[in-house]
Amino acid sequence: FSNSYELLIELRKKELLKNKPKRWWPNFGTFEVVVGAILTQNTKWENVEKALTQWKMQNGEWRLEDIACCEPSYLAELIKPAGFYNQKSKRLITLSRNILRDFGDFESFKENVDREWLLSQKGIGFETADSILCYACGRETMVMDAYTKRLMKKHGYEFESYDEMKEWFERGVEENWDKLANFYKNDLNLCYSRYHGKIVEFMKRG
Ligand SMILES: Cn1cnc2c(N)nc[n+](C)c21
Repeated sequence: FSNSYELLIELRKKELLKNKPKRWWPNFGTFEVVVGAILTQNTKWENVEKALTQWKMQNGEWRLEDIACCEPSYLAELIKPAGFYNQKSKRLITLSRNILRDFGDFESFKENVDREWLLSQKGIGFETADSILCYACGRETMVMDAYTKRLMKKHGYEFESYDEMKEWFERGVEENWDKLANFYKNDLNLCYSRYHGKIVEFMKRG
């Protein structure tokens, strides 16, 4: 493939997202995605699901206001399966308090947060920031990760940086959007949400 449009066309033939949510990330558009994006750092997604479920069994849903005033050791205990649980507990509580301080509530955060604000939060790098922007906030931005890098390396592509690889993916889609728009109902977030999901599911197949 010579651009990311051609790579997407090849991945689409493999039915990688059969039985998956439409935008791939479970509970897309909710605060749970923000939590999952932090918890998935340095662990397998299967462990994240266990941690997310343990909180929900005790507390119903993941709510911003609950985490903002949560006892760190209580949260740490519930998210243990995700690993680095004391660090992740502290960071989730601090992040939640900063969201309330700077945006007032989760809906306003979804509308108004930007990548710069996210990157200024302790424990949030490019991949976590873009995961939150794409899958919690529904923005037209694509997530890059180790799976993406490995797939590209396998096909002879090496990039200087996270953002350079991101630009390659987004440019190929946008330059060919006329051929993709109908399929993705003119919804560029839907395209990017599914495209990243396909890459992860493809690389997990091995
Ligand atoms: C939502 N999500 C984030 N990272 C994931 C992964 N590695 N594997 C599967 N899923 C569904 C994931």
